[in-house]
Amino acid sequence: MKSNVCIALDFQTKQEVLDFLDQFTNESLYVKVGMELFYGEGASIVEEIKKRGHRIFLDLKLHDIPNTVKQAMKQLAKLDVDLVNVHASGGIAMMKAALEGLEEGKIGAHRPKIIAVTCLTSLDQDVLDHQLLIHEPLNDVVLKWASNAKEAGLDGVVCSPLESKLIHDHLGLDFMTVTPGIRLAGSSVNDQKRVTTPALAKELTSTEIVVGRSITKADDPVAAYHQCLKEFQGE
Ligand SMILES: O=c1ccn([C@@H]2O[C@H](COP(=O)(O)O)[C@@H](O)[C@H]2O)c(=O)[nH]1
Repeated sequence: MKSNVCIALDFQTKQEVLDFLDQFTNESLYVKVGMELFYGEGASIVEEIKKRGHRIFLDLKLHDIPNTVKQAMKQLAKLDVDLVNVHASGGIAMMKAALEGLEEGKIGAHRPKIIAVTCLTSLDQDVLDHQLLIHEPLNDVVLKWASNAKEAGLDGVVCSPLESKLIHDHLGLDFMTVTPGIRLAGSSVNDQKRVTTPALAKELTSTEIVVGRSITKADDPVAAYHQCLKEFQGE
């Protein structure tokens, strides 16, 4: 069965990534390459990871005017990853442009899936109210931005597992909810605000979970990964 537990490879260097991946013998993983690793190592890190047979979510969260995002997505499409993303707060025109760029730049018939980040899982209602001056309930903001992403033709969103059911109830189960903000019981919450365990994320209908430090900083990352799989996929 394909893994729906995506490991966030938030490392600085290729060597750290390879040392981490080497612990997983004969396992095909689903991993996330984010800004830290991509900016440090460049696009070659994507090829390196693909060569080892792992699926990739390229988490660069594009956010700019529509034309810039379209042209950037056209470039990213050439990397032929499984999943890419933008910020939903860029608006519907920007998200449509991202999708167009991806279609134009795709390799052969395979278009990477594309999702939009709604409210970062490090935010809460207090930040919305007092720093961003968004005076709507956080759930309503997430649902509205998810609806915009669907209207733009995107495949789903990034949200907290806490909003996943709401989104699926309104937008359908086929619309992906990719959910970071995952912590194994006993792990530190760190800078995250809206978190659940993998088991609760499953109950709340997350399509895929993204797990970073609960796995990468664990004493035994392989055991931590298998605990996530067991809770989320029953394996
Ligand atoms: O709303 C968001 C969007 C993206 N992320 C990313 O997920 C991982 C989470 O890492 P943890 O160590 O499990 O907290 C990280 O790469 C973020 O950039 C997110 O957390 N929230």
